[in-house]
Amino acid sequence: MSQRTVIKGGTIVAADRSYEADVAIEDGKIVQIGTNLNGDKVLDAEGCYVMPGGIDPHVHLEMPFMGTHSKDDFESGTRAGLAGGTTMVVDFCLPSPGQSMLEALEAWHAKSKRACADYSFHMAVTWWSEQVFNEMQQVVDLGINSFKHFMAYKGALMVEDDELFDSFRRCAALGALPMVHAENGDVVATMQQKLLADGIRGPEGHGLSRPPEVEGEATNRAIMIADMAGVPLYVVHTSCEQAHEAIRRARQKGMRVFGEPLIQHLVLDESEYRNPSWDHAAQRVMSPPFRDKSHQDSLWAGLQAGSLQVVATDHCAFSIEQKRNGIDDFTKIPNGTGGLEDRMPVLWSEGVNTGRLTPNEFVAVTSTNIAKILNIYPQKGAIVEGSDADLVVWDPKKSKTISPETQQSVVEYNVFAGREVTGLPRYTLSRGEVAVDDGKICATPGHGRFVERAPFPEVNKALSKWKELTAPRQVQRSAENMPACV
Ligand SMILES: NC(=O)NCCC(=O)O
Ligand SMILES: [Zn+2]
Repeated sequence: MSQRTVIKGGTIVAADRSYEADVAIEDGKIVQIGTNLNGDKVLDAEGCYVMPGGIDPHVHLEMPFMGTHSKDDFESGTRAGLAGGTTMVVDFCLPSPGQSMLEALEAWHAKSKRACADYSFHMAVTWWSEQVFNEMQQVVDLGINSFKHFMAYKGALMVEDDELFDSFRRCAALGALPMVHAENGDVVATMQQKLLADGIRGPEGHGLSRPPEVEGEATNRAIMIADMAGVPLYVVHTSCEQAHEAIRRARQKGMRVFGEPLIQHLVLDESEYRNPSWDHAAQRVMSPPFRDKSHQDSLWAGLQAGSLQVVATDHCAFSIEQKRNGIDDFTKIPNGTGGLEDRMPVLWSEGVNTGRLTPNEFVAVTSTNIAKILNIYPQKGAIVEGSDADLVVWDPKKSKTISPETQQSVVEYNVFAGREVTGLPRYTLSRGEVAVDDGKICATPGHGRFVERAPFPEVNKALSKWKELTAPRQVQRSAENMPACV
């Protein structure tokens, strides 16, 4: 007989509404929602919100990058996520240029075996050939329906425009979603060299080499290329008004474009790079860099208006020692920051507690929207009978001060350190298993499972239909409307 767990006395907060009900769970699934439910095990949700667990669609765990590997692996990364109410992560499988996607996928499956929470992968297109074209079909058959393209990191992961167009058209045919890291890598590379030649070698050079225009241009370009390819587009880590404006305009014209701000860009700004401590500034080096406050206002407005749909972290944590690889040259500081444990509490504190977001909008941007975009709704991102019991019992009164001393990430610092947050998990459940119990982490390494994602979500189907209907056609002319042969 399977055990029945009941979450009792809470208010269910979904993306569309809030209501009081208990939730019963058996075999990792939600089996009943109602009042006065009973079970073998009762979790008290009095005074709490019961929400779909967070989904972070942008993490880099144990990522090979800039001559090293990011420090958090699938075990510590997913544990950090659970501690903050995130019950699923999506990592990026990165074939090195020239490498088979299938070989890279095997390596990613091998390193995710000790994940404490469910996970999935996006596949990166880091080079282009007939082999890549063919393997994309196999990757889709293996449960991956999204392909990431780096328009930055020249000489490493960056792909050219013709490769983007070919890959986007392939995504259209396969019913997959192309994603872009939108920064103009050529301009960044030139600006980096100029700054170094001018004697700017510290972390402040990082922000200066990647101004918002670099991101706005690449975002516009990717949107136009996706439109010509007839495919939706997902823009990762949208950090500035220029990129947001491009997404907003495209959506207003009916294009299927999604934008993903990071929690870091919503609350941290570029003054961090002018901190007198080299370590402090270097620990905040990530791409795109933190922006000035006017960009933060734009991103918050985008979440409120619906022109931006998802809040992620791009969790890619490097140790102090790794960051010091760039001690005399900012271009060698490994790009990336952590955030998995902090995304939900910081967004709740700065979003819901300030009145910028409703609790339902919070659920939409941390879980439900991305579940729909990635075609795993309502298995994930929903509280309905039959959904996976990936849930967070959220105590809106629980507070803490963020500190690297108490975090799950293995790095020694935290870009949000010292920030007071109010709104934290009382319980986090991963497919019914209690992984966080009032601050105590009891997650099980290896409990996490790979989540397969089918191709052709509705938005791809609709767009293909529209493109087919409006495709250029040859004009049929009768003989009398043709010129006589000469
Ligand atoms: N964002 C970042 O700085 N590091 C991770 C790799 C990427 O997503 O660009
Ligand atoms: Zn990126």
